[in-house]
Amino acid sequence: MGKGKLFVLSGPSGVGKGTVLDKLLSDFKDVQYSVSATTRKPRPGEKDGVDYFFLSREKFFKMVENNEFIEWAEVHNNYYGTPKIFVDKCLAEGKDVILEIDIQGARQVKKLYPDAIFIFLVPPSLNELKRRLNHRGSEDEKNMKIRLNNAEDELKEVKNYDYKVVNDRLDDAVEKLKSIIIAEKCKIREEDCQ
Ligand SMILES: Nc1nc2c(ncn2[C@@H]2O[C@H](COP(=O)(O)OP(=O)(O)O)[C@@H](O)[C@H]2O)c(=O)[nH]1
Ligand SMILES: Nc1ncnc2c1ncn2[C@@H]1O[C@H](COP(=O)(O)OP(=O)(O)O)[C@@H](O)[C@H]1O
Repeated sequence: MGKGKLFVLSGPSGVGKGTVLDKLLSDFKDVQYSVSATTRKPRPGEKDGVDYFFLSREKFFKMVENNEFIEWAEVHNNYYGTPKIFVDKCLAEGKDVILEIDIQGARQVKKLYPDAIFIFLVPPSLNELKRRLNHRGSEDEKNMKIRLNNAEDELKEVKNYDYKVVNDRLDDAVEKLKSIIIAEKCKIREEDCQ
């Protein structure tokens, strides 16, 4: 049994990462989604252990101290981290894993897992990004500003990723993401060459 593949999805707030991933994961039951820990408060409808592990700052930093994260970062004034145990167990069992993390986290993952595949989701335009964030209605004015201000810098990071997917029509974006995963899984591995 080979090792599983690690996929990393990033993109600015409101681009549709969660929406695209929901669709992808309902079709690709074999890809495991890594639930992150965060100090952000849950939005209406978000469930602890499903969308995130919602932690106090104290608990979050206890995990940091105990070296329980693959990576962690401060994003939009909250802390987020990827628990190590789930990812490493899945990969060792030959299962593929997808992380939805920010650009700082992706940089850390690249150092630890150089074979990971990095995918960046971009909006068709900044105006459309603004419209989607507004439409989601999850953020107050202050948090909207923080997210939109960060978006321009985040978009510059696309150069450090392997793939760029424009989330214009949702179904197209999901198809592209699926195609990337399928193609990556068909790549010749070292073990095929013996
Ligand atoms: N570094 C890091 N970033 C994360 C993690 N989980 C989520 N994020 C990122 O944190 C940012 C904010 O996520 P969230 O609060 O759900 O807001 P949204 O992007 O507006 O839906 C996004 O860029 C996520 O990709 C994690 O475990 N590590
Ligand atoms: N391709 C798309 N076309 C139009 N609206 C979209 C598309 N993808 C996502 N959305 C909407 O944009 C908003 C933000 O999507 P979300 O998945 O929460 O983004 P993110 O996880 O990147 O912050 C949601 O209201 C979602 O329904």
